Amino acid sequence: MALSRVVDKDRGELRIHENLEELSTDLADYIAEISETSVKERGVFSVALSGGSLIHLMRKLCDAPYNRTVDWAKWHVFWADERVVAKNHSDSNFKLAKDGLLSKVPVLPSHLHSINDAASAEEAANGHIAFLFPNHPVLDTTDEWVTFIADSPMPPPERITFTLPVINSASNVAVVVTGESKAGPLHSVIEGSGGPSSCLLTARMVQPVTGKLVWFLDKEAASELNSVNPS
Ligand SMILES: O=C(O)[C@H](O)[C@@H](O)[C@H](O)[C@H](O)COP(=O)(O)O
Repeated sequence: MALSRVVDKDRGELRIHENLEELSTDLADYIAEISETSVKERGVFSVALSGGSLIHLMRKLCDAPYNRTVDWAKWHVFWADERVVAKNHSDSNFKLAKDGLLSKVPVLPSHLHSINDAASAEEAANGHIAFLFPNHPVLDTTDEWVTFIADSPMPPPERITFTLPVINSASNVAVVVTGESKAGPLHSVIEGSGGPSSCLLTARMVQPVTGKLVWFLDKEAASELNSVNPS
């Protein structure tokens, strides 16, 4: 349960948590709930994961009650971003999710829509989403679901990513941001003026057309937000 909830008219719902433990519980509840709604409405739940700390923060889904209550056989898993490496490579976001979550719950192997690691980045992007780096031409891609880049500013250089229109077409977008080092950038993304330097903040471009945007924050990441820390 979040410490506080704020709804920002432009940026969606902000859920601020006392610590990572509480954030993980709220995140698991949220995912279980949207999974249930989606299965009821569409018969399937399609979810796109990123890498980084997200998978560890989703770990409670492997435990009771979610391991029994979530309809895992109806899940279809995609990657919003992936590094172009072998699926058993330590840099692979697929491996991260498989080891930390997907091997511990009964998701069907045929429902894991990972990249073809035998193909080039360009070929692999044709089958497969979010490495949206500032000022990169990939941000202008509007006619493809998935694209690739070969010049990531962070290693490894070759990555595959969902495009902005695909992300913004989702029914639900959850952004998970934790830790003090993210406080400044998060303040700019949520409360920045939208001036010339705002094009460096690609997270500001995540604006679901009709879907719901929820930010899962710990209090360290939220420490510079005026809306939740009034002076
Ligand atoms: O493959 C990657 O490089 C990751 O997917 C990356 O995009 C990650 O999601 C962010 O760097 C946030 O990572 P943290 O949650 O660890 O801050």
